[in-house]
Amino acid sequence: MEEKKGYLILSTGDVLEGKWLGEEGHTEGEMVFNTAMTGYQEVMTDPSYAGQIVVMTYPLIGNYGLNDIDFEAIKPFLAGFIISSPCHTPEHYQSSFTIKDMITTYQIPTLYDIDTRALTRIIREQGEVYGKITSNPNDTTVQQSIDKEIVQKVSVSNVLHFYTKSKQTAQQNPHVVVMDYGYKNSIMQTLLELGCDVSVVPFQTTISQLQELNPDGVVLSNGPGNPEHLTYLKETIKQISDAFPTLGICLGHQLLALAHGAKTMRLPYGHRGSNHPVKDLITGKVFITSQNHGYVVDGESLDETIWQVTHLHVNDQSVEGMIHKVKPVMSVQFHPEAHPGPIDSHYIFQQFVQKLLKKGEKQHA
Ligand SMILES: NC(=O)CC[C@H](N)C(=O)O
Repeated sequence: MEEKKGYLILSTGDVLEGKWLGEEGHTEGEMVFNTAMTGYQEVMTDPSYAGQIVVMTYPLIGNYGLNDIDFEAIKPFLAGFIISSPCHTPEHYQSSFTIKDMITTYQIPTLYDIDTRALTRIIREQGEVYGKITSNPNDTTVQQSIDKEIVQKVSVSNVLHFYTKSKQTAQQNPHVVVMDYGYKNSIMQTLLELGCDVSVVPFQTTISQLQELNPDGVVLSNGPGNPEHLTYLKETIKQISDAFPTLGICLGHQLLALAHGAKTMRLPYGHRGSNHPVKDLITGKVFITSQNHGYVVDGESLDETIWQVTHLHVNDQSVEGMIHKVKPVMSVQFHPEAHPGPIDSHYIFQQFVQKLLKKGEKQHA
């Protein structure tokens, strides 16, 4: 058992003592908490957590192990990890390594033996909290800012191509380009399963470079940071959504709104977990969704003549989805690809792929 003491220093002035899981380290970042009871591997490898210290409210972490298949990115990008009780003896037929192996391999500064529920109350009450993980309890200055260039650090630098194994009948497989602001692997996998070929492109890909790839549709991916730090991408995103069927997911949804003149704002303490209820205003149904976001689109700022709000969060009525009234363009704040979390909102991908197939029929008619 590790016994070395480590400290979480918060911008609120609180200092929490824990123990190092794996090597001692040093890191700083925005404090966020995730309430999912399972899915720690997907959370740790979701690039949207880049630059953040993630607190898992659920106390037992690692009890069904980790494996090579549940990575959402090639490596974890989160700045640090705070848990209560790590499990060193996982049991699951697919488990191939432990939480401590993961932390050691990728050198993620991690403290355990922290009361993550008490810590979550601090974050909830204070809203915007920054933290530092260190071995020195007197090292109390905490940097209170978000990296404005975080997307550069997670986006691919070259175009990647993936080909579906489930062929569409009657017509060619739609080709979807994913604009990579920090995409989760399961977004790409879901598109492949629905019979799409997928290309993943760097986040600064221009409209003319995109046109060379001749996509049938474009996905604006999830990703880390404050969407307002990416306003220099607005013009390209506007051009993309004017030219192609488009689906925005999480950061992609926020960027789509910004590109069309709307505003985003910070939530008091974010939505991060696997049980967020969302109402589809078109069908009246409520879905349980997977979420990971700290910002939202300001519904009041959306141009009602062009956009229809399609989804609302049941708990705080924040905007969770929107659709263009004329063009085949839609976006959601939650994660229809799940991972972790329920797949209730998988239909969002189906609706998007239907739009691509319809476009194909028109072209071939
Ligand atoms: N998962 C995401 O795409 C997150 C979007 C954005 N970084 C936010 O926190 O709101």
